[in-house]
Amino acid sequence: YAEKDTETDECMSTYTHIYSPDLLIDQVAFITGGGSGIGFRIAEVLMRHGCDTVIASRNLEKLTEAAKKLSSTTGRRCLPIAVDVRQPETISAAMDETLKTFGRVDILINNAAGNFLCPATSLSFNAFKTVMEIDTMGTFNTSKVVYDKWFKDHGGSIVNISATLGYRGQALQVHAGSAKAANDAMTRHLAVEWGPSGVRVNTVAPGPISGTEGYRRLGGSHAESAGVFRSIPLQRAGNKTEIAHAVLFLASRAASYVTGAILVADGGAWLTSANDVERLLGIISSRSAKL
Ligand SMILES: CC/C=C\C/C=C\C/C=C\C/C=C\C/C=C\C/C=C\C=C\C(=O)SCCNC(=O)CCNC(=O)[C@H](O)C(C)(C)COP(=O)(O)OP(=O)(O)OC[C@H]1O[C@@H](n2cnc3c(N)ncnc32)[C@H](O)[C@@H]1OP(=O)(O)O
Ligand SMILES: NC(=O)C1=CN([C@@H]2O[C@H](COP(=O)(O)OP(=O)(O)OC[C@H]3O[C@@H](n4cnc5c(N)ncnc54)[C@H](OP(=O)(O)O)[C@@H]3O)[C@@H](O)[C@H]2O)C=CC1
Repeated sequence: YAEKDTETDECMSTYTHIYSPDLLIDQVAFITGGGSGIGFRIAEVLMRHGCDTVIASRNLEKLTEAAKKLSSTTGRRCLPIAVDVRQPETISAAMDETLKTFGRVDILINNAAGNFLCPATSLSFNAFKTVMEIDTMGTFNTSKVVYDKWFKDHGGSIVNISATLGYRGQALQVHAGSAKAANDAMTRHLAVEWGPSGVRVNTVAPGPISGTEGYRRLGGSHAESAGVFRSIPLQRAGNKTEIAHAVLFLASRAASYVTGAILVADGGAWLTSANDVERLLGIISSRSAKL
């Protein structure tokens, strides 16, 4: 799949199905941050397997453009809705609109996040709080609204998007690493608490994934040209489709007995690459005193 992906928010020109094209037929997925990057590709892959989607984030113009591309390529419905995951009332309104339009929701993908490189000493209290609010509170807010309004009585599948970048600890990433670690814990807690309602809660933890704003912000292309990714066992960054396929597995009935799991999809990166990350961060720091 590496060669078929795109570096921008476009659908793939050709696609070979991983599972039966009707794996998710007539199901509905609510995807936060679904208008760009990994979230866009998750929406595309779920739709190519028969699902209708809601893509939800702050920028309605971007979402509307993305929804048009997704629908025209896949032939499934895609509803763009403006939400800020930090504001539960916007999620609540979006869920009401989802249920009014589609009459159900089966899958929730908590993909929205915010990140940047910043040393802890320069990080303001508000900057740390902002990332915690988007990544961790945003994941809890959305999960709780979707559970209360639908999953509690009908069951469902939640997939959170984490990151293995923080699993060994990294400089310049205390805010995002802390937020994602809390989300990994949230996955296990909610899997236990909501399992009896027929709700599965799992996580996909990507390594560096090219072709996204997150990758650009964290110096992905500098890392590539500096050869940093050669220390990853699979010796490259991943692509968006590879993450979308891990999400598809966990979201679907293919994973019907899987809950509370964290599926690492990082080419083995976190097992081996700590020294090279330090080298990369040195490269980035020397390029700019202000990160
Ligand atoms: C597993 C891999 C292991 C090894 C691999 C080997 C090598 C890896 C090497 C390199 C990495 C390469 C690739 C990446 C790999 C992994 C990535 C891991 C995680 C990725 C996560 C993401 O990508 S998240 C998605 C990224 N996209 C976005 O962030 C878009 C959304 N972002 C935003 O909206 C903003 O940026 C925001 C998060 C700041 C929120 O905006 P807003 O609500 O408007 O907030 P503001 O008012 O603007 O700011 C709030 C406070 O934050 C301060 N701030 C803002 N920006 C910065 C900054 N750049 N630096 C420091 N501080 C900042 C701001 O000043 C405000 O604070 P005040 O105190 O001033 O009020
Ligand atoms: N790319 C990578 O290398 C890696 C990415 N990840 C994770 O993958 C996920 C997607 O990141 P990626 O595709 O790279 O980056 P993007 O910047 O493309 O995706 C982030 C999305 O989150 C949305 N978003 C941000 N803040 C909010 C908010 N307050 N409310 C609602 N939506 C919001 C943005 O849309 P809008 O601006 O319209 O609100 C955007 O669509 C994130 O969880 C990230 O942490 C993990 C590891 C590696």
